Amino acid sequence: MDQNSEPELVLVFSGKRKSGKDYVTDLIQERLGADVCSVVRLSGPLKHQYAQEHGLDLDQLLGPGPYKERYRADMIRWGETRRQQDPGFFCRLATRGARQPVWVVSDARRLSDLHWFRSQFPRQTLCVRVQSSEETRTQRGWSFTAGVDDAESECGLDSGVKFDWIISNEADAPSLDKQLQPILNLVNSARVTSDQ
Ligand SMILES: Nc1ncnc2c1ncn2[C@@H]1O[C@H](COP(=O)(O)OP(=O)(O)O)[C@@H](O)[C@H]1O
Ligand SMILES: C[C@@](O)(CCOP(=O)(O)OP(=O)(O)O)CC(=O)O
Repeated sequence: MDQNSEPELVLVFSGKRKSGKDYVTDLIQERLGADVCSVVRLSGPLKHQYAQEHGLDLDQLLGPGPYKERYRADMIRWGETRRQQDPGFFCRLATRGARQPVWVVSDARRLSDLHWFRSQFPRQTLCVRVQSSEETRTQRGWSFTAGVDDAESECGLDSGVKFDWIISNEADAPSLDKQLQPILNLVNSARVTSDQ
């Protein structure tokens, strides 16, 4: 993709925290290769700016550990004020450097996130939900936090969205490779078609 062209495919992922959005989207990138697939994290520019303003450790905020949980509620509030002025603010910043033909957006949370991608890339955008039970998420370190798990950041896409695929990220579900096969097949066939 050159600087002025659009992505061939935009896969927009959502799911509750600890459902495995990062894990699944990293796996897709591994399967497709980093030259073909860019993982776009909407929370990336948010955490970057927030860490700078608050003197925090950006690497830890970006990682899966408990550090980011200490700041999550405040980061949500901080991000909301930006989004109120401009709902596409973080979507635009997060996609700015993406040059690969396939974008995998790892963390859509709000209808405004989906609207932004669908309005910018109506032909290319598909939506994927990652699902895990509360029991599994608890094993991964989740516990219910009021003001976070009952807020738009976690619940904004619970209803009103028709997902193109739903991935069950559970130990007793079919393997992720098997569940991701239709998505990887679609990427590969879309890429072959666009080459012709
Ligand atoms: N299928 C899986 N197998 C092994 N570990 C997983 C799997 N899915 C998620 N995890 C682990 O669970 C934790 C939470 O996953 P993560 O992708 O960070 O979730 P989310 O981005 O949705 O909050 C991480 O430590 C991750 O490595
Ligand atoms: C302030 C946030 O952007 C923090 C998001 O952090 P992560 O995307 O790392 O969260 P999970 O992967 O679901 O655990 C949430 C928001 O409402 O924008």
